[in-house]
Amino acid sequence: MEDEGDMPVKDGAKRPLIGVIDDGTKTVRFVIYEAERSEELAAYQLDKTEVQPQEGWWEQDPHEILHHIRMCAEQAIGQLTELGYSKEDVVTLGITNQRETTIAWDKFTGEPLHPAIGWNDIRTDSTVDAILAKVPDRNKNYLKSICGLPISPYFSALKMRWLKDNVKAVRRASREKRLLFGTVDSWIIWNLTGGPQGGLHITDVTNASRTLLMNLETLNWDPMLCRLFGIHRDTLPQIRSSSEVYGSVNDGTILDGISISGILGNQQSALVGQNCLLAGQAKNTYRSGCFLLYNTGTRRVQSTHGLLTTVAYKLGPNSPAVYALEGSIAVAGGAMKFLRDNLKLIKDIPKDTEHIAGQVFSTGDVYFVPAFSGLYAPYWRKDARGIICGLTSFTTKNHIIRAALEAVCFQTRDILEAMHKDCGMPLTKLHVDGKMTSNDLLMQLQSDLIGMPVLRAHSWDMSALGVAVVAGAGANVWSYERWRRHATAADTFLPTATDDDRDARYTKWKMAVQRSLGWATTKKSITMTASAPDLRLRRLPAVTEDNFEFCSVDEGQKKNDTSFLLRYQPLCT
Ligand SMILES: Nc1ncnc2c1ncn2[C@@H]1O[C@H](COP(=O)(O)OP(=O)(O)O)[C@@H](O)[C@H]1O
Ligand SMILES: O=P(O)(O)OC[C@H](O)CO
Repeated sequence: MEDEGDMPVKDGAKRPLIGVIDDGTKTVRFVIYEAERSEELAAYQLDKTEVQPQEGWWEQDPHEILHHIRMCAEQAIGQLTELGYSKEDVVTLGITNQRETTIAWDKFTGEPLHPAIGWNDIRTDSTVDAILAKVPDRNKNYLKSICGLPISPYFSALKMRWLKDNVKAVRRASREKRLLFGTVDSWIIWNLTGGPQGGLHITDVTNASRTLLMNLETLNWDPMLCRLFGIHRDTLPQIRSSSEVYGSVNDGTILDGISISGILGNQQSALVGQNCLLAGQAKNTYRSGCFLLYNTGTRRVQSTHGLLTTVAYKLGPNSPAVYALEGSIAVAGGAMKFLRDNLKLIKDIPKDTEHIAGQVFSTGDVYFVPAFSGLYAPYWRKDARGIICGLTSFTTKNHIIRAALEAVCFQTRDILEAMHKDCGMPLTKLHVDGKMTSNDLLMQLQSDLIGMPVLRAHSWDMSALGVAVVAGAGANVWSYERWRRHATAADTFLPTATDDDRDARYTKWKMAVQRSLGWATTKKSITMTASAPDLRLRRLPAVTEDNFEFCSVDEGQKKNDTSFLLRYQPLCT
């Protein structure tokens, strides 16, 4: 199909370029595409500093995000000159970002009032409990019919509520009407378009649909939800479509003057980049987490099996919203980092995970449930914690590494099973992307464990490509039809396991998941909070439940509370 206004470009003439800001959990990238040929011309990326001030807390520096964007843009644009292009050839920008991560800032000074609270941060556990206490039967799915999401620490409204409850500067800014909230796209755009000097406080429907505050039908902030979470409408950004010219960069840096015409949450962006624009198409992106999105067209499918209903995209102010069912997995690539950084089992993630895990033919019946901060879809259990089970004297690190790879595949199967139940129609193939997909062993295991072909994209970064297309269309320099001619999978992995084998292993995985549930109680671990001098214990020969005694305990702690007692090492001085 030939699209209207599809201007042929004469040979030798320069073609318009599209810049993409891709802010991920771990990295910031700037990518430049040549629209006509869907070609990635230049790219640069920088790692972010991860800050974990307490167990389960994940923070990012909002200033670092802006700094990295500008540095990456300079480097990528620098590469253009070697290719005979210049900055002026970059005609528009798209922004794709980690979703849910939340920032509060001062609209007059532009200063963040707290570090960004990451999507995977679970500090809001007790905030969740306080909100659940306000809804009938403490039902975590009570709001799903309005916003498509369960009440979980994952989503932005809980992080906003926590900031208001716990950070004085946020409360003061709120009282003095200086407070602005936003997901990372809002923070970036506000700063790029002028900050305190007239910066645009906007977001798109896909990011807004991850806050717990947007009504999926009206595509606007829902008054009842804002009231429930105590978030004032004036502190929230205006919700726009994913593809339109919002404004231009006005920050005196390298990107100055370029228009911004596309915004998509990074998982929705990968759905577009994978050309899953028809109802019934799905993709899975393997990054720090793993996110499977199933396009349901203009229908909002209500999941009864633990999936989210989310906005997939809205390709212009007058286009209808397209929705998706999403299965979100909190830890995928993150488990590989855990093996490298915490357990020191590997050094080089891509090389070692494939090579070392490939030295054994199976996990030796070892199962690894990486529920480091609870389990997301389809379980939504914040009380789950990671386990490695089935260890024997035969187990080696090879089995554990392989079990970590298989965990990604089993979690994907959990999502596919739920999608099948919700939609009635099983998927027959799975499009995949994300850095982890360069791992051939992982791809083969994935195909074996779900029993369907796995189609790997020609480039791992479909998130950047997706928003490039959307921004190009928004600025009228690219069209979906033209781009589709280039959208093909690079290779396909076919299942080699039998149905019996696949199902037996999946049954065992479900047993492992059961064992991970309920591990974290809501009770605070005082090993984390009490300081040592508060606890003077009598010298004892050995600690048992029978002979352990406190000399001094915090008020409210019962002497016979053995769960408390057993967390302590006695001070045998
Ligand atoms: N070839 C590979 N095999 C296994 N894991 C990988 C491979 N390449 C990257 N990973 C893991 O995938 C994740 C990649 O995430 P990345 O896309 O860089 O980050 P982000 O989550 O910020 O988007 C990292 O956590 C890394 O551990
Ligand atoms: O940056 P990623 O790839 O870890 O993506 C994070 C997701 O958007 C969280 O919902």
